[in-house]
Amino acid sequence: MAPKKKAQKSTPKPSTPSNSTAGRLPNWPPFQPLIPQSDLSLQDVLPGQIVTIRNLWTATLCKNYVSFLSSLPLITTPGKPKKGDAVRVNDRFQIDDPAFAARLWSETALKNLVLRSVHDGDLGSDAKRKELWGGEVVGLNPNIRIYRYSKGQFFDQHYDVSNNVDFAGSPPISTKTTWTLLLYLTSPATGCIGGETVFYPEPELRKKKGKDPPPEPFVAELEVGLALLHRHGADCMLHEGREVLEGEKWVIRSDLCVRK
Ligand SMILES: O=C(O)CCC(=O)C(=O)O
Ligand SMILES: [Fe+2]
Repeated sequence: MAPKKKAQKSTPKPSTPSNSTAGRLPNWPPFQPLIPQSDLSLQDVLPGQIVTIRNLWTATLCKNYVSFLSSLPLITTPGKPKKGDAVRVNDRFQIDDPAFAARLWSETALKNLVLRSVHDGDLGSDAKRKELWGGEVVGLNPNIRIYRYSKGQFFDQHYDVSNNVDFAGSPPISTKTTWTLLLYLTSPATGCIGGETVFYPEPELRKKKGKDPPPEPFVAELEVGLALLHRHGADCMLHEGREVLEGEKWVIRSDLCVRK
């Protein structure tokens, strides 16, 4: 029998460090199939607050991921939230996986769409882009959260806070999160009823004693493969994940990180 050493020597190095901690990190399936980036675009659905990308992931990829994610050790929320935390009733898997975050950023259309979000060629587009994203976007938060909501589960109204995140490397980069990323893997098309993410825009400052009715809530309907980004931190809108009425809602959550 050939010594093991020899076989290993000829094995090409993986292009990402994800194998270095094999066994601990999930063996995430490849992002296939995907729609060509040129067919995707970023929609400004609530300017400055919410943008979406439809079909960032295909229905097939979402379906495959739901079966893969079902094999992970999801943990049901402990009944009582910590003081100041929102009531979240769902099953969650959370992991720090810089390689997966980097793949989700670069191997999908996300990076290109976010970095080109303000048309190149526009005067001052760099500054506009920085204004929109809250700085120079470096990538996605390696802290990846997977949510599964079954019938009766929900995420009560809350604000998402900004966190400091260090990107390893030489030199390392200090960043902070500015926008939440939610990637929906299920929808009514897969039997998930309810579970919409609902945002409550703040009423305008009523300097002129306005009697306008409060702004309508913005309801983000679940859509398979849709990526939703919303501003968080100081300018976060109050929002919630409505109760799931039928089926299962699956979401992958991360955040945009900008250089500090
Ligand atoms: O699951 C949702 O629709 C919302 C999730 C959310 O608000 C969060 O992760 O902070
Ligand atoms: Fe949230």
